Amino acid sequence: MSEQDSSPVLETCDLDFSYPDIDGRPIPGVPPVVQHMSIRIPRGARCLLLGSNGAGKTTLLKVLGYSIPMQGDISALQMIESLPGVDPARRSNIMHVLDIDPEWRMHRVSDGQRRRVQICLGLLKPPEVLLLDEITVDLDVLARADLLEFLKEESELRGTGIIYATHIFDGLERWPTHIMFLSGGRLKVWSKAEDIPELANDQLLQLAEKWLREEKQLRKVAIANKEANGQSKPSVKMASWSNGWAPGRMTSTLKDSSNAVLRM
Ligand SMILES: Nc1ncnc2c1ncn2[C@@H]1O[C@H](COP(=O)(O)OP(=O)(O)OP(=O)(O)O)[C@@H](O)[C@H]1O
Repeated sequence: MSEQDSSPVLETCDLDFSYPDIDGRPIPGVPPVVQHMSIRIPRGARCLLLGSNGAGKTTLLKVLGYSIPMQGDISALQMIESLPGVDPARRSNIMHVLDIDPEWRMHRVSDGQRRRVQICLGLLKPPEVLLLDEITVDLDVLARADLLEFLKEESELRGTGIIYATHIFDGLERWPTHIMFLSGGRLKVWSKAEDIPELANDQLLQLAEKWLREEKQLRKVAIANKEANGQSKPSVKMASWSNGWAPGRMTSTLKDSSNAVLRM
């Protein structure tokens, strides 16, 4: 099936997003964090989402939508079984892939163990689209390799569309079908993996580094031009994290006072 024939599993058209200030409105003078985002994720696509710190990857994935808060003194198994309508064979396969101990107490697990249970919950019902934000960051190499293989099978067998944002490129060259590069909240590159020669040459890391250096250079030039034109930086003083979400986290930080206010 060609990309044109297949209906997308996810599509946005000229999407903008700004974080709200304490009054619930976008902060005046601050451009949207996600800008003019038009994407079309085909069935079965595995899209690697690249971009510098602050480029907007987490925000984009949040806007496209997912979160799995979890807390309290319950076991991994209770947590996992609390999701109704799951095929038991699939559940035990995913628990096996992620090597989850059913007895883990969720308030006493390590970051990596918590991450495994979170990933498991997200995969229990075969999703049409998976939005994954640095999910392998706490995983050991074996868990990461097994998970990436499982995700590949999901996309190939079930047509699940995947967007995966990461800064960890080890062994990822042959994994994606598409590459997305985000810069300043905008999509700068959207390409099939087969059209990117660096992937065939195992040079994903070098490619990402090149794009990031070019972006940094452009940013420097833009700032220099602004200063030369006598334009000062927008003065943003205190901005409240009114929605309680921190980048890279899957749970709200609202109760965490150290994250409640961000000084910019
Ligand atoms: N809850 C929030 N409220 C206000 N601004 C936010 C919030 N979360 C992120 N931002 C801002 O949005 C921009 C994009 O952040 P985002 O976390 O989406 O980037 P990212 O590409 O995921 O970065 P990283 O690679 O560091 O995880 C940054 O300028 C950041 O300061």
